[in-house]
Amino acid sequence: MSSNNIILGANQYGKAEVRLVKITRDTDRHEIEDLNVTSELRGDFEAAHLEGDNAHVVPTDTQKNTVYAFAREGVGSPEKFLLRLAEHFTSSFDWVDGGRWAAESYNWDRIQADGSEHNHSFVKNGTETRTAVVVKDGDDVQVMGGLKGLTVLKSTQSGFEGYPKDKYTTLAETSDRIMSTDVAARWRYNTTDVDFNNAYDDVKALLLEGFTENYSTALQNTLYGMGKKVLEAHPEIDEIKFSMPNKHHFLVDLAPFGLDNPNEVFFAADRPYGLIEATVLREDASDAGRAWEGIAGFC
Ligand SMILES: O=c1[nH]c(=O)c2[nH]c(=O)[nH]c2[nH]1
Repeated sequence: MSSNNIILGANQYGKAEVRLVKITRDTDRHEIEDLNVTSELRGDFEAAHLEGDNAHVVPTDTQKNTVYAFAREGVGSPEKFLLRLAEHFTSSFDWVDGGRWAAESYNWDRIQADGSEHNHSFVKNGTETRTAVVVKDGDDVQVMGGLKGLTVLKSTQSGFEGYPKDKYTTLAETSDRIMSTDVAARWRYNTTDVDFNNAYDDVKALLLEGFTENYSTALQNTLYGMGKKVLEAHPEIDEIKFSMPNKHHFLVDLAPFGLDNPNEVFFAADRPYGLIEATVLREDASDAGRAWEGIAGFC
């Protein structure tokens, strides 16, 4: 017999996608920080759901305002900004014992004008979006850095051979192909005592270097090499998750036109694409708790 005693399960709520642009204009050379912030609170919100009593419901509108108010003092790094929000909400309201705070941040480059970098005109940088998540559960705080949309391509030093063949296999083995992907990665810090902006820049550089290094036997092999490189250089990171499409480039048959094609002309297919996903971690990684809950698109 199933019970008709109905109870409230896990819940969280807040304001999603608070778009925030912070200009620091202490001097004529302005700085821009551009983020999309989500704040969600966890704690004792049973009365609101069961009884219609909003006494504990810190409005989502207030959460939004807090994001803007905190930005007045600067953002610094998305991770530190989210940690400030987490600390604020859990220390200001007794019944808020945790939550989840997430951000995307977008890069702007200074426009080059008259041979120098402009003071207050920027062009949106077309490369990756930085991501950050903070999850606080009582005293346990988890910080995840990350990026998505880091599009890379190597035009040689990649192949795919030695795979099993059955009656449905048509793919030809190759030792020279294009490899291209949009890197999405999230990494979990084992401490909050980090210069997150420096760490981000270095992890991104290591991911790019890792992509270039070695002959790639498969995107799987390249992914693992990229993750290993990050973990070996960053003791403050315990694990890194990847989701990477294998953006296929098919050699076009130019024979009908009387032309050869020595790996020069490709059809860049947009779909379907291979999808290669994995986590690379320390054998003795710290407990992730609820860190990865709500982070979609990784395994
Ligand atoms: O790097 C690759 N990994 C695969 O798993 C795979 N499968 C496939 O058809 N091509 C490739 N390439």
